[in-house]
Amino acid sequence: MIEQIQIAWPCERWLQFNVLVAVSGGADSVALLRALHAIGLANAPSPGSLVVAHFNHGLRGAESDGDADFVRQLTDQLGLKFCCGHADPDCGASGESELRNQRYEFLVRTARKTNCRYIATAHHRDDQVETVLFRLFRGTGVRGLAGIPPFRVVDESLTIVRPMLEVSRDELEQALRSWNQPWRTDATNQNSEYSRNFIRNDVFPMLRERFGSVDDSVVRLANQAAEQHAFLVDQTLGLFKAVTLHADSAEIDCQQLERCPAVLLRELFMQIFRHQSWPISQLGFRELDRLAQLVLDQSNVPLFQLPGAIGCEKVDGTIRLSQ
Ligand SMILES: Nc1ncnc2c1ncn2[C@@H]1O[C@H](COP(=O)(O)OP(=O)(O)OP(=O)(O)O)[C@@H](O)[C@H]1O
Repeated sequence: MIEQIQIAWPCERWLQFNVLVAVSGGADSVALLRALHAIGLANAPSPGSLVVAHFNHGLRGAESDGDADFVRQLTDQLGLKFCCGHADPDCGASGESELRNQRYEFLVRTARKTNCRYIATAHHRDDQVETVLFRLFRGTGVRGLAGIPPFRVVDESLTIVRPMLEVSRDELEQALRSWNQPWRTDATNQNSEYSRNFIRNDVFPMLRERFGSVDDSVVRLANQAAEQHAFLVDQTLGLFKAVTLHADSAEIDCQQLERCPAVLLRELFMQIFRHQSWPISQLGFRELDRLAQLVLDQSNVPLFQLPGAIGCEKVDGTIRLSQ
């Protein structure tokens, strides 16, 4: 049964722990749940168990409740524990990203409550390709081109894993059909007003028709970008000797960095912002390059504001960033 889905995560590792499976009721997450459940059974007895988590966004009225019921029933059928969360109704209007934050907060909270060491989500190969293209069109750098990482460490006791990143949507749906396993369809996925749907429904079919396996090329690009970005991050570690970090400010001694290429300096500033938990959503190439040029430029620069209300000035060869 499971041979049809290549789960790219060493099961010996996660089967020792409880895993929270994030299930929306759509084809991708139902396939993930069925595949993980089958692997669990095949490897029984195993000390870890699966817990199913569903977050009811409440955006589509009875349809949303139908999704929750569907996931609950499937979970019962598999004999697993079910946890359901609900979006804060006051936040419905604040948009997709707020709801996504609420969903991730619910997943993390539930994982801790149920002693899960991993949260598994059903991001797959088509999500990866769509994400990379979406970022490309919107504007991105090497880090963004790397797409969805196979795992994200939340802290030492919790990691989010995406074991199906190499599996295509077609393969998932084929597997579900061969198991006679139904899934829920979200009618809003057909609405190309949303940029992600536009890429999926309108752009992709055209690209595939014209260029054939664009998916392979995009995935290869994403993998290379991930590798190169990891290398860049690694290279910046040594540059932190020129940086003094305080609670809400950072000082950068430019003399120690004057031979650094701009590509490393931009990454260094990005790392400083991340380390300080300063806002990075509007910190684009232009701002990072401006900072890199400040290092290379000899003159003093009076105080100016960066996005996220971070002040920046350069005095006597030292750049000072402060919140
Ligand atoms: N309502 C939900 N309840 C539980 N898990 C969900 C829900 N919606 C999505 N997920 C999980 O999150 C994964 C990604 O879903 P989706 O692609 O819709 O996310 P997104 O909103 O684009 O955000 P992101 O990709 O950043 O997680 C799904 O494969 C599934 O595992």
